[in-house]
Amino acid sequence: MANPLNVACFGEVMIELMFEELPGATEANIAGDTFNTAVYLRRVLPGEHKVDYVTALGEDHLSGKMLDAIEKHGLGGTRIRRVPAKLPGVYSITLDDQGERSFSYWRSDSAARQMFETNDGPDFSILDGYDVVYTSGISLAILPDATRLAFFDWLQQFKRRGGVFAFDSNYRPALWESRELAAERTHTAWTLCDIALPSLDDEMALYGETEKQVIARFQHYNYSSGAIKRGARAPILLGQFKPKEFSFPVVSEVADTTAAGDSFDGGFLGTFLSYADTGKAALSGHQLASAVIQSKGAIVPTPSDLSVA
Ligand SMILES: Nc1ncnc2c1ncn2[C@@H]1O[C@H](COP(=O)(O)OP(=O)(O)O)[C@@H](O)[C@H]1O
Ligand SMILES: O=C(O)C(=O)C[C@H](O)[C@H](O)COP(=O)(O)O
Repeated sequence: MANPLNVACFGEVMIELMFEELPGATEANIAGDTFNTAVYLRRVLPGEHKVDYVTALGEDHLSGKMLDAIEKHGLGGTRIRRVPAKLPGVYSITLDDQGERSFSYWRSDSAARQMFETNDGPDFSILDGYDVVYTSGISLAILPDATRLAFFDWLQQFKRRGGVFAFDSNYRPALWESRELAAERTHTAWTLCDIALPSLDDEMALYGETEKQVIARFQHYNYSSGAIKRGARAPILLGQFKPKEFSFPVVSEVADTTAAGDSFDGGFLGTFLSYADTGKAALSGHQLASAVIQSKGAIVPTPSDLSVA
């Protein structure tokens, strides 16, 4: 692989709302699955490597705040398209008694949906020149279906040129036309993927499979690395790795599981791209996710953010 690396994470960054009381105190943040992963990847990957966030934003005040956040987190934002007259999407988090999250969305006409659209059809040139491209099933879900298919064609050329594709299925039923189509498109992404970062729950829901069936299916794909995330239980390692005992401690006081999977992906990728060691990468992902679920919201502050505040 090239050194230093040029990594792109693409998808949708949104306004994240947490209602403590309604009416009453509301907290607004900037988050979104691939953005969260990019932020955590940036924290783990050594500084000589470049991490860009690729999306489309509007030209409004909130889009400007998002660009500021991208820069503040040390991410490159030069490939971000601006789409006049479109706005960023919004989602709210609802937590149950165990800290398990669910989402409501206002994003069906967001700027990010236009990320690759031109008058001449889908154009992926904003992804040219990267060594690693990371995205998710959420990012696929928000694209027109013709663009998803064109992306898979582009991906084959990218891989022929030596590009590495990392993927998390992050299944959100509300964003897809149907479960069948989500399953078909996600399957294509899994067959093109080099570093696979699925969550067990999402894969079970998407394919109607048991845990055993999901694990068996993932043994058939030909990954260089990856891990199946299983919440508090140890992840299942994928690809080639040295069999070694790792311990994955359980967090019992969970405040909010939002971005557990996203932060795991960021830690995993940052460590795997540095050391090419799947076990070490999974441990790094787990340590990061364990810290993230002990705070509310997707992006937890760094120790230096806390000292500034
Ligand atoms: N209670 C917990 N204790 C320790 N780690 C956890 C716990 N819940 C989640 N994690 C970590 O977060 C990762 C992602 O969680 P998971 O729920 O599987 O993903 P997702 O949020 O994508 O559904 C897990 O692989 C694990 O590393
Ligand atoms: O649904 C979306 O589009 C979002 O981006 C919302 C969340 O920030 C992430 O999806 C959290 O993902 P988990 O790591 O699975 O908790």
